[in-house]
Amino acid sequence: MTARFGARLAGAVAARGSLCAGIDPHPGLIEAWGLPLDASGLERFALSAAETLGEVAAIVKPQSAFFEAFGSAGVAVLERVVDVAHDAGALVLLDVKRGDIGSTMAAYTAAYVAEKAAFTADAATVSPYLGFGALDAAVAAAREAGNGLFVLARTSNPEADALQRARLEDGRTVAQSVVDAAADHNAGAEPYGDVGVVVGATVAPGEVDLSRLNGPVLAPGFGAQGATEADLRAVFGEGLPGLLPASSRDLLRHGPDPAALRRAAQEVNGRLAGLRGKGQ
Ligand SMILES: O=C(O)c1cc(=O)[nH]c(=O)n1[C@@H]1O[C@H](COP(=O)(O)O)[C@@H](O)[C@H]1O
Repeated sequence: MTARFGARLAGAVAARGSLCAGIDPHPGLIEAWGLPLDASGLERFALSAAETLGEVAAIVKPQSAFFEAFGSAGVAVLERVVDVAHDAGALVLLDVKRGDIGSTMAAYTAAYVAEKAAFTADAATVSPYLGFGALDAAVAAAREAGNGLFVLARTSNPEADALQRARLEDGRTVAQSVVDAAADHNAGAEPYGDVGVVVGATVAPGEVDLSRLNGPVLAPGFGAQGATEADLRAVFGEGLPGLLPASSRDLLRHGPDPAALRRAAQEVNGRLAGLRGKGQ
């Protein structure tokens, strides 16, 4: 039987490092790689990035929007990206940020993370802002299939501050309540559970308490959005189990030469090694 997501991720990070390599085929990047801005250019860009980054990163994160922008041909490319990254040895986190009422979430789950899902991803990003409880069935279905979810808690964009830092009646921030709900799903799992959270590397230190999470933490905002290793250290401390700093544009700008792209990812992973705890 295949190990569940949290265990697979811990093994992959121990072997390859903690970088989550984003595959975001921005139109400007496709053109900068000398490719046509159509489905064929998308395909060459994304499959090449998936092959190269999939060989060196523990986990890759294709961002669905950039594929959907090319219609059904783009979605077909996204399906292949998942397979190519898997073949190269990486786990795949599909960045789709879905969030809806429970009955509709069931269909998103069937698309991305349930048993025999249409996409063979290992995990997907989801939004809890229709209420965390609306995700409970998705969490259960993902787990049943040995997969995971990453729940947006405290996102990297400045527009999120007012909503996610707002206080609930019990005094916790909205973001903290999301982290706590994820923690409840992860209780007792070793080395950690299957329900991750997203906390931007750009947020102020001390805003969220991750000590009880016992799950992976996706930290975007590292690289192109301005956060550095020093920010990661300030926000998350050293040795936080399951910390996955995520970078997309700042890596992909090193292409199209696969050797240069590979070197860039390896170099970032090397710099991140100091943030990892023992045995990770
Ligand atoms: O869930 C995400 O991945 C995500 C959450 C968040 O809070 N901020 C954030 O930037 N992201 C995604 O992370 C990636 C960041 O890309 P770069 O800024 O190019 O590294 C994009 O795919 C975003 O959609």
